[in-house]
Amino acid sequence: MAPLHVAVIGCGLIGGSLGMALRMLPGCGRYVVHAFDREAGRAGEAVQMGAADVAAASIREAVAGADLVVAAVPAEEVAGTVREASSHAPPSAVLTDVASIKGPIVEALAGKTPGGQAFVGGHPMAGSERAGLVAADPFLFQNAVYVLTPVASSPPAAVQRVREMAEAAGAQVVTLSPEEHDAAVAAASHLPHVAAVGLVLAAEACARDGVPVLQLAATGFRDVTRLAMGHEDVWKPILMMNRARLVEALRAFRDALDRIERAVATGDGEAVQSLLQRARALRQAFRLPAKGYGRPIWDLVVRLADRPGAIASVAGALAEEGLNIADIEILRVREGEAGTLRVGFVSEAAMLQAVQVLRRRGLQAWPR
Ligand SMILES: NC(=O)c1ccc[n+]([C@@H]2O[C@H](COP(=O)([O-])OP(=O)(O)OC[C@H]3O[C@@H](n4cnc5c(N)ncnc54)[C@H](O)[C@@H]3O)[C@@H](O)[C@H]2O)c1
Ligand SMILES: O=C(O)C(=O)C[C@]1(C(=O)O)C=C[C@@H](O)C=C1
Repeated sequence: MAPLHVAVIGCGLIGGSLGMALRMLPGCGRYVVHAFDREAGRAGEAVQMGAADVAAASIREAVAGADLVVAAVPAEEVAGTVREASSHAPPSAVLTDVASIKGPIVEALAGKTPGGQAFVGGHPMAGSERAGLVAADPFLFQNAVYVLTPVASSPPAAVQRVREMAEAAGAQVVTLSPEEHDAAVAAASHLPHVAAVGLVLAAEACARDGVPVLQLAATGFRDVTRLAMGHEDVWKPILMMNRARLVEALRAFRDALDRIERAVATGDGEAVQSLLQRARALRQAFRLPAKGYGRPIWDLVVRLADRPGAIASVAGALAEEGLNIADIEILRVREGEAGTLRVGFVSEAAMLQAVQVLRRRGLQAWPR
């Protein structure tokens, strides 16, 4: 099969991860990645780190022979970057992006590129609070949902070319209209980001009043505020470009907080209980994918001795039974004594079988 030339503009977390995936994952030998970044030397670093085959000195150079152009730049830079790429790319190229907001970008570009090429909006639902090439990971998109937002005028062959790239990177493609996408990410991604920022600012205000917040901030605070470490250069344009939808989502959040506040302030224990119960049941019913997974994962936990080879013995026992580990995490370690490992499987049956396998080996294991 003839190689496909992909120009990745913007060699940060997402552009770098995509370049690595297309070059490194099995079955991806088809893609030749040409990289450009506006920071001098960054495209060269991308080549050194395995995220690109060729470093280009300009957008013009990067897209000269491109079959596919991916704008992996902050959302407010996408339209300008795509227009510049379009005016230098071959007429047969397909242009796409990875930005976290779609409506304004698709409206500006679909059917309106200067070179007449198709633009198909894209957004991988995978990322990190870390920015830059240093945080890039070839497995970032593995099993992640990758939204494409074609419009009526999008040629099916162009959509297919972007779909194949996303699937080659390991993702599962979901097609939505730009409006559906923006409404969904307002609640599922942009609001959680803003909520994390709000929690950190609230903790700072309490700390200023003399409350020893950070001394007691443990895994709970860490887990719900991780997103607040995301970079403002990436997040400011996302929030600004999805303003109306975000304001709606914030209103719903504020209503929920008001209900909780009223119940707490009036000492209405029954109302507090019912709100907590409802949220717990809803959250459990969501069965969200584990980080990096587009589908739910069934977890077990296993207690381990803190000694060399302890994890290998769990992995080995599972491998002998043909049980594939989909996700793994060390939850806690008491140095020199013991630790707890979380192991994820793609089906409940595999997880339950794994519990039995580990118990037969004398290990303490149970479904999580
Ligand atoms: N961070 C996430 O979790 C995440 C997840 C999915 C999608 N996205 C989207 O991916 C895009 C990139 O985000 P990121 O997290 O990779 O950011 P990043 O800061 O890690 O990387 C952005 C890169 O683009 C370069 N750049 C900026 N403007 C440029 C321009 N005009 N021309 C060429 N290069 C330029 C920067 O130098 C940087 O190397 C954004 O649109 C974002 O909304 C981010
Ligand atoms: O896991 C994270 O750190 C992310 O921020 C990833 C996340 C999200 O899940 O909301 C954030 C923004 C992107 O546009 C896509 C994915």
